Amino acid sequence: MFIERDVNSPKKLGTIEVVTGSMFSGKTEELIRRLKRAKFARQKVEIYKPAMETRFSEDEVVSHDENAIRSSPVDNSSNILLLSGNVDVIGIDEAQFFDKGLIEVVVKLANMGIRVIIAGLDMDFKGLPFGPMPGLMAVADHVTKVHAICVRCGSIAQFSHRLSEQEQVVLLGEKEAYEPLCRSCFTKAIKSPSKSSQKGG
Ligand SMILES: Nc1ncnc2c1ncn2[C@@H]1O[C@H](COP(=O)(O)OP(=O)(O)O)[C@@H](O)[C@H]1O
Ligand SMILES: Cc1cn([C@H]2C[C@H](O)[C@@H](COP(=O)(O)O)O2)c(=O)[nH]c1=O
Ligand SMILES: [Zn+2]
Repeated sequence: MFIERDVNSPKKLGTIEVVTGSMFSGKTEELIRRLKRAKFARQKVEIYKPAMETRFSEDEVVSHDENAIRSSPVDNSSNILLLSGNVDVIGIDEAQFFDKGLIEVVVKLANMGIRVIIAGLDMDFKGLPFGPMPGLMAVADHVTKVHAICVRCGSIAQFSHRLSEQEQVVLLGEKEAYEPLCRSCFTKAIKSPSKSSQKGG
């Protein structure tokens, strides 16, 4: 579990924290947990998510277990910099959907003394690095990789397997569209001609 530094320390040090992993791995829950603790510490917290991510709510970050926290939708990474005056902590969810400018933005924010906590998918449905996530992990002070449970064999899952034949990288969806799989089940699934879920395989 991630433990914060002393928030009452006289030095206001900015940091970059990345929480990453597959779908259903608990990224959003961990982001919400850290942000709620910062609020308990009476810190000024702002949360952003990409405007195109409206699966559950337009103005909230919501986990698969319906844990929620208020957030502002933004169109691109430079808006985060413009909107973030006088805050202690910034949370960013679904960071994989932002432009690569997000890397420079979070470095600037951390250098201004802000704690930046980012959650996002490390890999797309093909198992390839997703958007700005590799760069964000490179500049981060702390990276936490969380795992789901493979729905086919019960092992630790790090892949988000797409259940349809659609090839575009960005395709919003939930359990009807993706399943978390371990390496062994993911490798079998992408080789198999049928893309539908084959439990126990
Ligand atoms: N196969 C699975 N493995 C782990 N958690 C799952 C799975 N399917 C559903 N969940 C639920 O998803 C929750 C995590 O949701 P969330 O934090 O929104 O994940 P993420 O943001 O990584 O997609 C878990 O606490 C659990 O209740
Ligand atoms: C793998 C993958 C996922 N997506 C979409 C599907 C969901 O809408 C989000 C991920 O949400 P979560 O909070 O991590 O569960 O991303 C996508 O567009 N493309 C992909 O390759
Ligand atoms: Zn498996």
